[in-house]
Amino acid sequence: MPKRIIISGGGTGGHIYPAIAIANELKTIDPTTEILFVGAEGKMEMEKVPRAGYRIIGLPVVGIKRKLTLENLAFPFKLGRSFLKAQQVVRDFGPDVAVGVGGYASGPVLLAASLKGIPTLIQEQNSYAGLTNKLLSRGAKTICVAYPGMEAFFSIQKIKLTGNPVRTDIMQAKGKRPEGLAFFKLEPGRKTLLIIGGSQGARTINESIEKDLRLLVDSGHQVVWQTGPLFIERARKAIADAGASRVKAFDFIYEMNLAYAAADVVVSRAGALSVSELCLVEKPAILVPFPAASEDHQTKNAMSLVNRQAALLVNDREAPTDLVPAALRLLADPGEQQTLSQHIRELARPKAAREIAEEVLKLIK
Ligand SMILES: CC(=O)N[C@H]1[C@@H](OP(=O)(O)OP(=O)(O)OC[C@H]2O[C@@H](n3ccc(=O)[nH]c3=O)[C@H](O)[C@@H]2O)O[C@H](CO)[C@@H](O)[C@@H]1O
Repeated sequence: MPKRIIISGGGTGGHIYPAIAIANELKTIDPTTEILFVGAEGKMEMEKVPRAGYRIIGLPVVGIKRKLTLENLAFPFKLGRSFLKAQQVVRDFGPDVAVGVGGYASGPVLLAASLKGIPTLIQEQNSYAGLTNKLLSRGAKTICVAYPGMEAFFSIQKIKLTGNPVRTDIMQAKGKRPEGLAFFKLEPGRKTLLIIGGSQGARTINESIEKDLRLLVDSGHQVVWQTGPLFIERARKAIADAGASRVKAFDFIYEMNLAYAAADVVVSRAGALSVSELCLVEKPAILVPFPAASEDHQTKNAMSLVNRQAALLVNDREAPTDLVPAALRLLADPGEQQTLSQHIRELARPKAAREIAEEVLKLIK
C-alpha cells in the first residue's frame, strides 16, 4: 500500500519551500508515496505548491491581527470552519502521518490528525517557535528543528536537530554559473550582484537599491534584483529612467538555483530559508534582517553567521546609506568574498531534507 502523507502550512516562502523540499525527498525515497498539501485560501502556497507539481486544498483560515479590527470578529468562525474542513480532509485522505511546517493551515490540520490518532511531525525553521507550533508540539511525536537550544520551546525528547530542508536544485547550484548567466541574459565578463528580499520582497532593500542605482550602473557590475510584487513597477521605471540595462528586476524568481549560481555576491533578508540556502550555495552575502520579524528573529538568524565571519550585516536602518556601498566594496574584494564563502559553507546542512523525510517515515506503523 502506498504511504499517504499530508503536509500543511504556508503563508510565506519560508514555510512553503521547506515543505516542498520534504515532499520531494519523500517522493525520491518512494515514488509511490501520495502527498496532499493543505494551505490557507488566498495565500502564496495555493499558487506555488501546484507549480511544484503537488495537489493542495485550501482552508478558510486567517491569522489574528494584533490590533483590534473588524476582521478579528470573523477569526473564530473561520477557524471553526477550517477545523471542520481539516477534519473532513483528514477523513477523506486518510494519511499515515501529518506534517506541519508552520503558518495558518498547520494548526487545524495537525489538531484534526492528532485527534484521530494519526502521528504528527513539526518542522520549525526559525531559532524561536511561534505560538501555533508551541501549541501543536504537545500532540506532535517529532519536532525537527534548525537551531540548537530549541528545548526552550519544545520537549527535549521530541527534538531532532536536522537543519532546514532545501530544494535539491538549489543544493546542486554549484558549477551552474554559465547556465545561470545565460538564463538571466547576463555577461560572463562582469560581476553579478543578486538582491533578494525574501519571498515577498523587502521595501528597505528596494528603496536603498533605487536610491543608489546610479552608483551600481557606474560600477559596471550587473544586477539581478528581486523586488516582490509591490515594488516591481517602481523598480522597472527607475531602471528605465536610469538607462540601467544591466539591472534586471523580477517580482519573484522561480529559478532561485540559477540566480544563486549566477551571483558573485548576494544581498538578502535573513529569513530562515534564505540563510540555509546561502550556506548551501556558499555565497558571500550581506544580510539585512527584517526588523519587524517576531522576536527580531531575523537578526538572530543573521548573527549566527556574522559571529562566525560567515556573512556581513547591514542594519535595516542604515541600509539606505550603507547597503550599496557595502555591496560594491565586497564585489571589489575577492579575498573577503573567499573568506565569507569558506566560513558560510561550514554551516550548511545538506542532509536536512533526507533526515526529516526519514523521521516522517519512522512514524508510519
Ligand atoms: C516577513 C516574514 O515574516 N518573514 C519570514 C518568512 O520569510 P520568507 O518567506 O521571506 O522566508 P525565507 O527567507 O525563510 O525563505 C524564502 C524562500 O523563498 C524563496 N524565494 C524567494 C524569493 C524569490 O524570488 N524566489 C524564491 O523562490 C527562497 O529561495 C526561499 O526558499 O519566513 C521565514 C521562515 O519561517 C522567517 O524566518 C521570516 O522571518
